[in-house]
Amino acid sequence: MTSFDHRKYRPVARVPAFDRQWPDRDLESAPTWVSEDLRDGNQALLEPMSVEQKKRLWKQIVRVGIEEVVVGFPSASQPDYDFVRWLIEEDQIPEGVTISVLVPCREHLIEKTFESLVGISRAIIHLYNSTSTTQRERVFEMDRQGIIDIAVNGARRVREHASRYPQVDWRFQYSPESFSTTEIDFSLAICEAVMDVWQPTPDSRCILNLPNTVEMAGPHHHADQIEYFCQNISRRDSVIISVHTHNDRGGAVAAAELALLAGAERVEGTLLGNGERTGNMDIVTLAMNLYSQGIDPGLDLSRPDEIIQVVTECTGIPMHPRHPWVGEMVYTAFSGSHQDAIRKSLRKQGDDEPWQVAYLPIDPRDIGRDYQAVIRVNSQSGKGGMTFLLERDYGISLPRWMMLALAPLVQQESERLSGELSSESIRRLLFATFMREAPLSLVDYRLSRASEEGLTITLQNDGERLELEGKGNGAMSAFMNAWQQHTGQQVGILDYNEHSLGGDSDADAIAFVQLNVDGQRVSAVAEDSDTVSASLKAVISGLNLAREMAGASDSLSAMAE
Ligand SMILES: CC(=O)SCCNC(=O)CCNC(=O)[C@H](O)C(C)(C)COP(=O)(O)OP(=O)(O)OC[C@H]1O[C@@H](n2cnc3c(N)ncnc32)[C@H](O)[C@@H]1OP(=O)(O)O
Ligand SMILES: CC(C)C(=O)C(=O)O
Repeated sequence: MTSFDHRKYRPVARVPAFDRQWPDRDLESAPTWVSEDLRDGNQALLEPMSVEQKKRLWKQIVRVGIEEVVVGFPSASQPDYDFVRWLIEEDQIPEGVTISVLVPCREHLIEKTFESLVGISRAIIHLYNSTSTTQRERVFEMDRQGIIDIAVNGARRVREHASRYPQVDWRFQYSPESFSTTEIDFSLAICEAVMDVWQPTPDSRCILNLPNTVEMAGPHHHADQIEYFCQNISRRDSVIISVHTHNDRGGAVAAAELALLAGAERVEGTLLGNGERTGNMDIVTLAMNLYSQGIDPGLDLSRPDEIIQVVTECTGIPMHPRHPWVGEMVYTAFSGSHQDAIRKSLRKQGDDEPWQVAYLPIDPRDIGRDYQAVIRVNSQSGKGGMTFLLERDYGISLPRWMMLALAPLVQQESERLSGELSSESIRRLLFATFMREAPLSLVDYRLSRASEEGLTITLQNDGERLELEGKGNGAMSAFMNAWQQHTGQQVGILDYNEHSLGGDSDADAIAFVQLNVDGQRVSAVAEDSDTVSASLKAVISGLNLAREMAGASDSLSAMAE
């Protein structure tokens, strides 16, 4: 075989044919969430967490509302042991939260684990041993019975130790580690053997946790394993079925989600998915998946930035900016057609109706993100993006013809800069291109109203003061009238928009005008303290721009001659 040769691998065996129900089901409620951050997450770190870091992350996990927290492997390391002691001695476990500790089926480790828990009022003892064919044959070098004996002996030791502390509300959990690569009949057999020892009842259920220790097959395959197990395990009403998926194929969340359809009631994972190799199942992602389907996840994820800060600081692992639901860039659109669709749908979105905004699967404000980040402009953006930014940050509502005139300039500028344009630079570009305050400028004006609007306007033109008078059905047409009488220039208004500006703008009004000046089409803009002044200044801008354009073409002709 060559080094990259698929023939080296075999597909994972499927469960026998059975009455599969999960594909027709829908999720209706959240599972019991179990945080593995302080155990599976911790054991995957280059530098496992200190007690102080564990304390910080613990507080965050509890703040989010997770009620079952695996706090460590107290028989394995002193920090884990010390952390468990801190929780108990400092009375840090809130009512409604239960801690869990992991322990292999080894007598001295079980003993140490119980020692770490002295003084606790309730806890889950999580016992595991590995069951897959590879583990049996290559690691433990045992047959099936040998592996069952390990589990049964461990289960007995756990029961015996627990019976020494009858005042404690113990719950027992068993994981046939590597369940997903174990023959399903053997998984059932070993779990039955453990239950024979623990004798769970509907009032005192045990937890059977079925780990996808290494994700070797698709999520549908895992769902089949879970449903088959649920249908064939005895004492079903005395058992809580739990799943613990890893992300080797990138499917940890999908596998957990389908497992819930298949009958699992409890899900182990970590906040943001840190864990062995490619990680554990990401609780934030699965919970947000439910949330976005209208299901209460039972967790408070309204402040993900706080979770991100604590998790990344405690683990030393940064989060990808496109991390599902909570990444820094996941509610940002650069591409023009997305921006256009977002802008249009946001405008129509009412406060009391179901969310229907294109390209935004949830309202970013639900998780403390505002619309500031939703639309950003680069060379992939169209007119929608720049329009959104000008509206959002300056209250400037561009008329369509001005959008069409400005968009190519914005695109050229972002290509020139090879990067993003801020709303401030887009606004600067708008005024730099479409506003000219010289050589013609407005000094003063007076309007009088009779049957027609009468305008007396004082202008400065190339240092010369002009006093003009005109009449029209509005200030602008009166100005056109005055200007044409004075200059003989043919000026017509092709389009016109003005509106008042709110917010932080220095001006109170903005006007856009499209003129025909001696057959030349000119677009212009101006701002001022009121709409009449803004409109007159916009026309003056247009006249200046027309003069500039005529000057440029004269010098081109002169050069050609
Ligand atoms: C999928 C998972 O994440 S499972 C959790 C894994 N997590 C960890 O291992 C982190 C913490 N572990 C540790 O710090 C160490 O492994 C310790 C302290 C618990 C034990 O260390 P050591 O005693 O040196 O043993 P080591 O870790 O090498 O374990 C291997 C031995 O335990 C046996 N073993 C491993 N797992 C189990 C188990 N679940 N039940 C019973 N025996 C087990 C192995 O067969 C092997 O036995 P051998 O020594 O007779 O060959
Ligand atoms: C101990 C078990 C639950 C585990 O961590 C795994 O199988 O990944």
